[in-house]
Amino acid sequence: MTTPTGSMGLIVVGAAGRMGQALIRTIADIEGVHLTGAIERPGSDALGKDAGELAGLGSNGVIVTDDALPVFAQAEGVLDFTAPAATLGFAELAAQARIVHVIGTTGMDESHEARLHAASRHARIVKSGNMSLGVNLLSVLVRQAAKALEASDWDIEVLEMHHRHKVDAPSGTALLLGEAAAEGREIGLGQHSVRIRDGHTGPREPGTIGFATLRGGSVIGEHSVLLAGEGETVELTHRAIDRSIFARGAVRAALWARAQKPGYYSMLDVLGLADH
Ligand SMILES: NC(=O)C1=CN([C@@H]2O[C@H](COP(=O)(O)OP(=O)(O)OC[C@H]3O[C@@H](n4cnc5c(N)ncnc54)[C@H](OP(=O)(O)O)[C@@H]3O)[C@@H](O)[C@H]2O)C=CC1
Ligand SMILES: O=C(O)C1=N[C@H](C(=O)O)C[C@H](O)C1
Repeated sequence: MTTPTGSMGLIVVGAAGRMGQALIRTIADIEGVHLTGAIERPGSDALGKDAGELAGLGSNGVIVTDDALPVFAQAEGVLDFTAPAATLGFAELAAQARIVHVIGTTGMDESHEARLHAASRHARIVKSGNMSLGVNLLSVLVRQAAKALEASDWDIEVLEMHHRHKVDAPSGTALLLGEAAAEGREIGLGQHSVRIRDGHTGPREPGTIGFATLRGGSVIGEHSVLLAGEGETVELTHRAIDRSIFARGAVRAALWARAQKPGYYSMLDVLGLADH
């Protein structure tokens, strides 16, 4: 198969995962990008298989490998929805290769973030807890609502539900929405969040942002931000119905980042929503 001139060559890491397969299908659907590599961890059953067949597309000639270095050297971008330790390794490789690194992996802590910022001196990193247009627009609305509704009268709670396989909580999206609410209130989320309630908790502390987590079945991702006042409640909700919304966002981020300088960007930058 010939590659159209100017098309961006992309690697999918975690190619056998739920998001890895959605990314391989989405890349095949979008003009201006093509798959140059598919990576899985050493020992994975997917090694040696055809990435297109793995994703249900039929053969595309890209064989899944655990040998990342030569694959990174031949690509312009990497789409990464894996796990925190894996993402740190891929960030170093993306920095060495001076390519775009789109990161959807969640569950990363402050020490991980520091290492990603170091890698972004050479790589163009776009990272978001949610790559969908809808959630990023929702975060702008949450920031506005939190700003408009007085903290003394309106309590904020973030509720999320995901499938039974999810390993981190609260979800990256719940934290992103909590950050948006905290920005609207001009407070730090770290000092004002309540992540667990159990037993005799006492009354709710004013000005805090609460999180509640549900897990079960095959739910792709549902998030609500509730603003609860005296006698009324406002609910802002997003429901993911198909993983392709995240994959399309990731490809859009890669194409956008291709034209940027090395640095650390968010999906709000990609979508032009950063200062709204
Ligand atoms: N930001 C966003 O918009 C979204 C983010 N996510 C996040 O993406 C991540 C992945 O989610 P999901 O696809 O459901 O998870 P999966 O477990 O289905 O996929 C992760 C894949 O990464 C592989 N992997 C792990 N370590 C390595 C490694 N060192 N090298 C190569 N591959 C590796 C896993 O292999 P193995 O199973 O063999 O360990 C697995 O195939 C999660 O953090 C999730 O929260 C998900 C959806 C949207
Ligand atoms: O693990 C998932 O599946 C998802 N993870 C992301 C998160 O942690 O918010 C995004 C999406 O909700 C699906």
